[in-house]
Amino acid sequence: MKAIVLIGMSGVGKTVKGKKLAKKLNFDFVDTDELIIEKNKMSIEDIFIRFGEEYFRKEEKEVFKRALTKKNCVISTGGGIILDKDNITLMRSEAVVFFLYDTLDNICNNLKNSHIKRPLLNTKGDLFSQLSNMSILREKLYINACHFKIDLTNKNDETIFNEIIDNYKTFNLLDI
Ligand SMILES: Nc1ncnc2c1ncn2[C@@H]1O[C@H](COP(=O)(O)OP(=O)(O)O)[C@@H](O)[C@H]1O
Ligand SMILES: O=C(O)C1=C[C@@H](OP(=O)(O)O)[C@@H](O)[C@H](O)C1
Ligand SMILES: [Mg+2]
Repeated sequence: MKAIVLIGMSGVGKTVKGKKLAKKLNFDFVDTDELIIEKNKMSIEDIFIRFGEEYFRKEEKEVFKRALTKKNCVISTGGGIILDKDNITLMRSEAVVFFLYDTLDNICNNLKNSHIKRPLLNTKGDLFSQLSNMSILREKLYINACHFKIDLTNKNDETIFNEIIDNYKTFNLLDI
């Protein structure tokens, strides 16, 4: 079966939830950030500092393309995956794409509890306005790239996963 791709804002829960979803489906799990870290033997933060965002985006595009050749797999992406048009075309043709949506308040709380450093977000600054600016630029891209938007607000993981799996099954039956 086609891969499941999770997209959405940084901090919405793509990595954590993707891992759990893969386990539930008995699918493989990959995360584009983790693939980049493995390939470069360096943290995302260090890659941004040493080589810059442009290099990171090139690496992201390459590992994502490779990941999309896999079947029966959940692929969690970095929040900026949709900044590249080719990535969007490819995910839509090769996989079933789920946009994980949550309120900016909930995303802020997630990020405050996360120990992972995100170079494009300064958790010591006004996180809400940084996220708000980012989501203004990205929201339409997530909407256009996805096959299904999943609203995470006030739902537990079990409910969220069932919603994803139901839509995934329908997609595979109809191949829409
Ligand atoms: N299902 C979950 N269980 C526990 N914590 C979660 C869950 N989903 C999100 N979180 C919280 O949100 C933070 C960000 O999640 P993460 O998966 O890293 O987001 P993303 O990959 O979208 O940037 C995590 O560090 C964790 O604190
Ligand atoms: O939003 C972004 O542009 C980014 C999100 C990060 O991944 P998460 O979405 O997992 O935080 C990571 O890829 C990098 O820091 C850039
Ligand atoms: Mg992540």
